[in-house]
Amino acid sequence: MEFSIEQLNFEYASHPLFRQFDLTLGAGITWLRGENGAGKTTLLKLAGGALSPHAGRIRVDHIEIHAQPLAYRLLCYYCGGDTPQLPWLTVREVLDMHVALYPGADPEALNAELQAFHLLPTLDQPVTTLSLGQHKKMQLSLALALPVRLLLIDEPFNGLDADAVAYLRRQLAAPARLARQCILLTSHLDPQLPLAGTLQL
Ligand SMILES: Nc1ncnc2c1ncn2[C@@H]1O[C@H](COP(=O)(O)OP(=O)(O)OP(=O)(O)O)[C@@H](O)[C@H]1O
Repeated sequence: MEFSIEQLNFEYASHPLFRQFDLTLGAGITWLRGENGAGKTTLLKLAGGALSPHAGRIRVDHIEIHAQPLAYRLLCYYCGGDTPQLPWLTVREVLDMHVALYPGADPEALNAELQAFHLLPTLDQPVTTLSLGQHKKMQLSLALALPVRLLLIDEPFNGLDADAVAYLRRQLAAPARLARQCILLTSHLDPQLPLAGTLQL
């Protein structure tokens, strides 16, 4: 698989961040590095379709984000630390919605992640009642279970307990996953994962 960005321009109101920015990534994990404010989260949001570029092309294989926005979004999952977008739903309803949205999503695979992250007892809680770490684990369960080609993870280990960190490292480093997915993740500390490359902003 190939993820590519060509000639990306993006700026916030008074703050130019990307000018003619190019990037091509294949399968495996790329560690996105940079000081606070360098634009790492913004790049993940652009790659995940949560922000629109002012110019440029963003593609997963031959699906371009602007030309085929829905098809593109089904190829990727952005795992940020954001607060829930539909705060009136239960955890189960948020998860069911994602399984319904992503063709080929396997509820059993998701269930296995929820079990590993000890989230099964929380399924009927309002999603807003999850702790910070539990919310992160809910997003990571989806990240690990959904059949996407591009996985975008902002600070995967922030807020996780030690067992969850070890489990996540094992799952992300699984050779079958590394062969089929492009994983772009930010981390201020060395993620201690097998890396395909490092990208410094
Ligand atoms: N919604 C916004 N409106 C205006 N400026 C923003 C917005 N979001 C981010 N910025 C600015 O864009 C720059 C890049 O922010 P971004 O969150 O992408 O950085 P980052 O590299 O992820 O930082 P950190 O390591 O602190 O998480 C920062 O200067 C930030 O203040």
